[in-house]
Amino acid sequence: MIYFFKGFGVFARRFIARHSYFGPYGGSKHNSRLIKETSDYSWEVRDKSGNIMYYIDGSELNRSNWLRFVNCPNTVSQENLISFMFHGDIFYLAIRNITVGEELMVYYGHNYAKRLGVDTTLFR
Ligand SMILES: C[S@@+](CC[C@H](N)C(=O)[O-])C[C@H]1O[C@@H](n2cnc3c(N)ncnc32)[C@H](O)[C@@H]1O
Repeated sequence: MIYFFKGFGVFARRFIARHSYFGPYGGSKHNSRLIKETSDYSWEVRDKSGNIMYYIDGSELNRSNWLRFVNCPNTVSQENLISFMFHGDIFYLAIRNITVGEELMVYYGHNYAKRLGVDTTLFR
């Protein structure tokens, strides 16, 4: 099933210590650039040279998990997670302590963030 409502977000119900990590990001692995471009829930997985190996698409609720609901920060101070690849999967790492009630936010990368209207010059 595909959900079209995009207003969800993820909020900490308990304290999350810096360097805690979550994952892997649930989704279908595929090689279609077209599917990737029409999905709002896709990560690119790259090899050591930076070439795209495949995509992980969390569009389908029953093939994904809660990480698909993490939004992209608009400011650097909102950013509290970073994504990283490990053994071909995507994980999110807390880059600082996260307090109860705070929204979890991971930067999506310049291309996607730009489409959302985020000022990407604020992010490295
Ligand atoms: C991976 S989903 C995040 C969860 C989504 N909010 C939901 O309810 O399913 C990405 C989508 O969330 C929304 N979103 C996330 N971060 C945003 C931001 N900084 N500004 C505007 N929309 C954002 C956009 O609709 C985007 O396509």
